[in-house]
Amino acid sequence: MRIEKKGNNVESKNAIEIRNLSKMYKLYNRPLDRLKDSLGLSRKKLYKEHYALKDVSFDIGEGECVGIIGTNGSGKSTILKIITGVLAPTTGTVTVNGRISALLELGAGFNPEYSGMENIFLNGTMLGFSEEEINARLDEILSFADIGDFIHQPVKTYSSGMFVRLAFAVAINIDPEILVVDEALSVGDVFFQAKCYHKFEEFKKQGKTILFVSHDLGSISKYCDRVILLNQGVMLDEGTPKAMVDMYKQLLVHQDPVKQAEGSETKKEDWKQGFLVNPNTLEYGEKQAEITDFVVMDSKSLQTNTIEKGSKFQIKMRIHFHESIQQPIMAFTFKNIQGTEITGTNTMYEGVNVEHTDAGDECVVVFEQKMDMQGGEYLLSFGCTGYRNGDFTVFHRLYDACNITVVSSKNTVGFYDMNSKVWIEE
Ligand SMILES: Nc1ncnc2c1ncn2[C@@H]1O[C@H](COP(=O)(O)OP(=O)(O)OP(=O)(O)O)[C@@H](O)[C@H]1O
Repeated sequence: MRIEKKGNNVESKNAIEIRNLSKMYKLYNRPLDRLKDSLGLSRKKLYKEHYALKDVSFDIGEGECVGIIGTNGSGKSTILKIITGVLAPTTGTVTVNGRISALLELGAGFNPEYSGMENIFLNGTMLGFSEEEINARLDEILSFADIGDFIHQPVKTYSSGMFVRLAFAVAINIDPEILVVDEALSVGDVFFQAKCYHKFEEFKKQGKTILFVSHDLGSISKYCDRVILLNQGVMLDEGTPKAMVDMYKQLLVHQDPVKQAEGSETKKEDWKQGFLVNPNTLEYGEKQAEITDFVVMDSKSLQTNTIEKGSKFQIKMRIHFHESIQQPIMAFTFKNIQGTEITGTNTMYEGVNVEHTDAGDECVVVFEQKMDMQGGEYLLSFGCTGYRNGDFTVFHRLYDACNITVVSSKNTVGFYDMNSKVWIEE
């Protein structure tokens, strides 16, 4: 994406200047209201104003690498889209000094019917390069994409990985002065990611300006000179990566709807109210034993949907037995958002046996463990099963009952962290 260079501003040391930027969306209750409003048929205000960004101002100096972090929906992508000209602001101004390359919607300008090679030229021309200029960069693009003879096939035949590699190779090799990246480095396989980060470091060394949005706090801490923290469209603060990442973690932990006193004892019936529960939980079972409540608590015994990697936390479930049951088994599992079961356990595996319950009994099962899953989003499910007249029976299962965000400043490869201790021996 090429943005108009604003004069040859030799004195300015800012690559990007953002002043009082706001983006407001009109939210209508009914499509008809939108139509009425656009035709000016109503004197009443038919919409609710929703600010994706509210009066945000900051500068990005030439050669700086700046990160933007914030909770989901805090306005990070909106800012990048306005800077790159994809979206118009409601009020405020953006000044960009330099050729910008945006790794936002990778491959958005690709024509699926054209071959990879034709798309390189199409894209390069759209970015304002002559055929000679594209030719001069061709080797670099082809070797970065590394998709072999597929380069001559129509891109509609590419796997999503190949598509992203080519799009990334084009975007990163057009010699941008300012690079705007939105999570794009988390695509592709791990070797390709490593190559992208290497390129990223090269850019930094060459003194190019980088604006970088990521949920990966490890990369933010590693690469950024400065970090901007957004929350619900408002710029909360800016500062060193460490200070901002710490503030962000606090923000995540305290975003729960109910304020709780530290160490306060959770009362019966209180749990689910202070905790974000999936309204579309899939439930089944014969309910001779029923999971009546559940909660996750962090290391300070506060109810939360956010756990810091490496910290201790508890999962609690309350079971009401409507019948006399022999040796019920209580369980939990974590799935990632692609639906793969990552881990889980139950009272039987852990050697905690409830021998016998009578109708009307109630118990609370507490699972305490350390969070070793990678930073990201997960879904937590609960179950109570056992044997009834000799048959295995599902008494009650709650699938995807709540989401858990794991916040991490360091991720390793794959699903979990082996907590390696690493040293170098001479
Ligand atoms: N077209 C739209 N209409 C209405 N609201 C929108 C639209 N696009 C974005 N929003 C809202 O604007 C806010 C900011 O969205 P944005 O995508 O910039 O957040 P984000 O910080 O990038 O989130 P994430 O981390 O989940 O990608 C959100 O509340 C979102 O719901």
